[in-house]
Formats: sequence, C-alpha cells, structure tokens
Amino acid sequence: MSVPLGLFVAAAPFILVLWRRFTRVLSYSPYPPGPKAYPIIGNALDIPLRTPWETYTAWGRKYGSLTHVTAFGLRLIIINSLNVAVDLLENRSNMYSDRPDMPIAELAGWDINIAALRYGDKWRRHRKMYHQKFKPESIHQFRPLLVTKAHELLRNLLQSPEERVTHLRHYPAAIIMYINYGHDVEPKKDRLVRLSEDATRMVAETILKGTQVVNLAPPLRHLPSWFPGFQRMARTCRQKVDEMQNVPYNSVRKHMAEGTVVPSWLSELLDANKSAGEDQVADIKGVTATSFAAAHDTSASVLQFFVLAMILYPESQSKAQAEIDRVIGHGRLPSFDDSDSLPCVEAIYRELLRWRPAAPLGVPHAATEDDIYNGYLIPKGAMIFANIWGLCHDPVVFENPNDFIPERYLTAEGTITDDRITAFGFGRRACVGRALAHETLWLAIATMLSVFRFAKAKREEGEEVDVDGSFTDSLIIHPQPFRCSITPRTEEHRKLVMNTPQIKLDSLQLYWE
Ligand code: HEM
Repeated sequence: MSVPLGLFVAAAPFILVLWRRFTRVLSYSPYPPGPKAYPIIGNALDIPLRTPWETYTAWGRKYGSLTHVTAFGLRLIIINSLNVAVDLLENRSNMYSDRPDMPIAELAGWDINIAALRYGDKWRRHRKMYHQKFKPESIHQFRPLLVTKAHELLRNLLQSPEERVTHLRHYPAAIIMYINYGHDVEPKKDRLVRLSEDATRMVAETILKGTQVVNLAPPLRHLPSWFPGFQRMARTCRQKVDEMQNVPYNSVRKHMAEGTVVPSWLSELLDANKSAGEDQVADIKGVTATSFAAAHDTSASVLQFFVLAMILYPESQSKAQAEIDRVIGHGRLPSFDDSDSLPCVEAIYRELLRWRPAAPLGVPHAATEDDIYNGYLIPKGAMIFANIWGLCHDPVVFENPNDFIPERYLTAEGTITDDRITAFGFGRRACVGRALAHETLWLAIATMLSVFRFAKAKREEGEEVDVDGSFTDSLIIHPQPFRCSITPRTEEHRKLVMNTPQIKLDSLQLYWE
C-alpha cells in the first residue's frame, strides 16, 4: 500500500466522523428566520412588488440581521447588518461571489453584462478588463475629459436651468461614451445614447416584468424562440442589445481601418488584441457596451438627488459654499487639486450615497455552497440581497437616518471619517467603477456648488413651490419631478461660468496606454 493511500485508510474513521458531524450540522441547522412560508408557493405572496427595500428593512427590524424567504423553491436571504454583509460577502467571498442563475438574462442577450455573469472564467476576463481601465491609479488619465464636461454642464445649467434633468443626465453619459468609443455625445437625442438607453430599459423590463416565470422554471428556456410571451420578448431584446454593441463597434473598427480613429477603451482593447478570436471580440464588445448601463443611470441618480438635497437642506449648501469661498476664493473653479481641502464637499458626496443610494438593493449575489452562519443554514443557490437601503438607514448606526446630514462623515477636527460607503456593494462583485464615479460626481458637485445657488422655485406671487422629496420605485432610484431655481451666486460667478474654455474633446491628451 502506497504511503498516501495508507494515510487515507488510517484517517478514514476520523474523516467519517467529521463528515457525519458536518452533514448533521447542515441538515439540522434551520434557515434564518422570516415570515411564515406556505407549501409550494412559500412566501410568494409576501415578496413585495413595490419598494422592496422598505419591506426588507422592516423584516430586518423584526427578524434580525438575516431574513429568509422562499418562493416556488427559490430561496432568498436578505442581509440587514453591515457586519454580516462584510462577514459573508467579503470574508467568505469564495462562497458568495456568484450571481443568481437568470435564464432570462441569457435569452435577452444580457449575458454580455458582467454584473449578470455567473462567477467563473468569463466574469474573470470581463472584470480584469474593467479593473485595468477603472482602477483608482488609471482613472486620473480621464481628468481633462471630466473637467471639460463639468464646464459644459455649468454652461448648460446657466443657459437653460429648467432643463437640468437633461443636463445632469448628459454629463455622465458624455463621459462614459467618450471613454468607451471616443464618441462626443450630442447634447440631445444622441444616437448611441438612445441605443444604449433603449436596450437597457428593455432588458430591465424583460427581466422584471412578465418573464419571471422562466427564472422560476428554467427548463422553459428551451421553448422555441418563436414561442409567444417571454421568448418573443427576449428575442426582440437580444436584437436591441446586439445593435447597442454593434453600431459603435463597427464605427470604431471602420475609423481604425481608415486611420481616423479617436483613441478609446474599445480601440485600445482591439489594438492590444490584434489576433483576437470570436470569443475575445465578444468579450471586448461586451465590456465596452455594458459599462454605459452601469455608469450612466447610477451617476445621474446621484446628481439629481444632489439638487434635491441642496434645496431641502439649504444649510448644507451654505456650509459647503462657505468652505469653497474660504479655500478657493471667487476667481476660479474648484479643481481636483483642491479635493483634500474641501471636506464638506466630500461629506456631501458621501451623504448623498447614504441618504439616497442609487441602487437601494444593489445587485443580488448567490451562494455557491451550503454554509452555516451563526447557526443558520444558507443553502447553495440562495439569492443573497445586501439591503443597501436598510444598511444606510439603520438608526443604530446613523442618527436620524432619513435626514441629510453631511456632518456625520466629518470628524471633530473637520476631516473625513473612515466610515465605509456601502452604496457600491461588497466583496469581489463590488462596483468596479467606484473610483470613476467618485471623480465624476465630486467634480460636478464641487463646481456646481461654487457657482450656483439652488433653491425652491417661486410662484409669481413669491410663494415657494413645495417639494415633497419623493422618488421613483425602480432598480436605480431618481427623484420624482420637482421644480427648483438654479441661479449664479453673483455676477462674478456668472462670468466665471461664461468664460470656461470650450474645448474640442479630440484635442485632449487622455494618455491612452
Ligand atoms: C454612483 C455611482 C454608482 C453606484 C452607486 C454603483 C453601484 C454599484 C453596485 C451596488 C454594484 C453591485 C455590487 C455588488 O454586487 O455587491 C455595482 C456593480 C458594478 N458597477 Fe457600479 N455603481 C456606480 C457607478 C459605476 C460606474 C461609473 C461604473 C463604470 C464603469 C460602474 C461599473 C460597475 C460594474 C461593471 C459592476 C459589476 C461588477 C461585477 O459584477 O463584478 N459602476 N455598482
């Protein structure tokens, strides 16, 4: 008998005892607490269709940091404590970095999107490309682009403040489209923006509405594509997603062949992979096309809530403006070099992400193994939601959590605290674009605050128009439409905006590798 085999035979009784003990623990461990489940349908009637984060937060108060619900055999675990989210999704990230199996996403062509990919080689390839482009050390190369687009945002707001929603959506769209494709986005009705928005809206609808059936019963994915209902919806969706990828891809390819290409993430990836096969080209098309969906609506959400917060909490606005005036004076706009000297501005950015986290439920993770945590069984395949909204509004951690109080991110000395920002998610699946989000949003917030006064709109009689602060019920939240006034703080500030340089983007040096 060889030595390793002999060792195994000698150890076999111990292994057996340990194995029995382990499987007994697993089979005896209860699921985390949760509302009473009924046979077959489980908690299908309890799972909320509207503002789910509110129900999940209420469950957290009732059942504790982990809640378990089930529907037709699908198991959901909701995390309502930051420590538990870190323990599971970060300290045990080897078991919690998967995404739920969503057959409909694949049918709809959305398996090009890293955020929906299962944990595996394809995800690793996509994540590596994202990381190389958007890691904190890399994104400084985009600063000239961000500054140019922030100046344009200021001019747009000065010229037509009533169109602020359009301007605040245009700013992050223009940044990510230029990074992806070297495409200078039209101020309105840009073709590539429309293609991306249409495709992502349709994917969201297809996945969310009317098609849950195929997620709950995966074999239905094998029904033929002409089959009415979800199959037909998914096919139309796939066409849109293909168009969203192929139109910019073909254009960049054509310009590369003609020698007239504006350097971009796509041209850089194609240059670096000249002999790329079909799969590699599909990866490259996928990452460049889906980063728009990840970056645009989330960043636009924060900017819309910024304006809302400034008019609902004017004292926060005045405090940050006093800081800007003290540090910078009136003759110039804030720049990235000022960021360490403007803690109140940074605190506003952080508080926005806490007060109204753009994605209140984040993106669900999935467990790849049975796990026991604090005596509870978290079964393999369970969908894991870190309830970001609940974590950000936990009254034990944040006093008066519904109020906008940037000071909670400032120490007694006035520096930024080291409290964690949870709005970007957890572990290996945490947002890979958070550094770009920070730079994009910080610059817009700092420059807008330096030159504009945000206030409630007034009726002709001088009476203020009330703003109730409500927001949409969607994967990415936005304020419900509201009126406000955006005016230059002084004539000097108006001139500062008017005199911002108008630079052609292709003249910028963005230091592509
Ligand atoms: C305020 C802005 C943003 C917010 C609040 C946000 C939030 C999030 C959240 C909650 C996740 C899921 C994390 C998890 O599963 O635990 C995520 C994933 C992701 N985000 Fe962001 N994000 C923002 C901006 C951006 C930007 C600018 C990019 C730029 C490329 C980006 C790219 C991604 C990608 C690619 C993923 C998927 C990561 C993966 O599954 O491995 N995000 N983001």
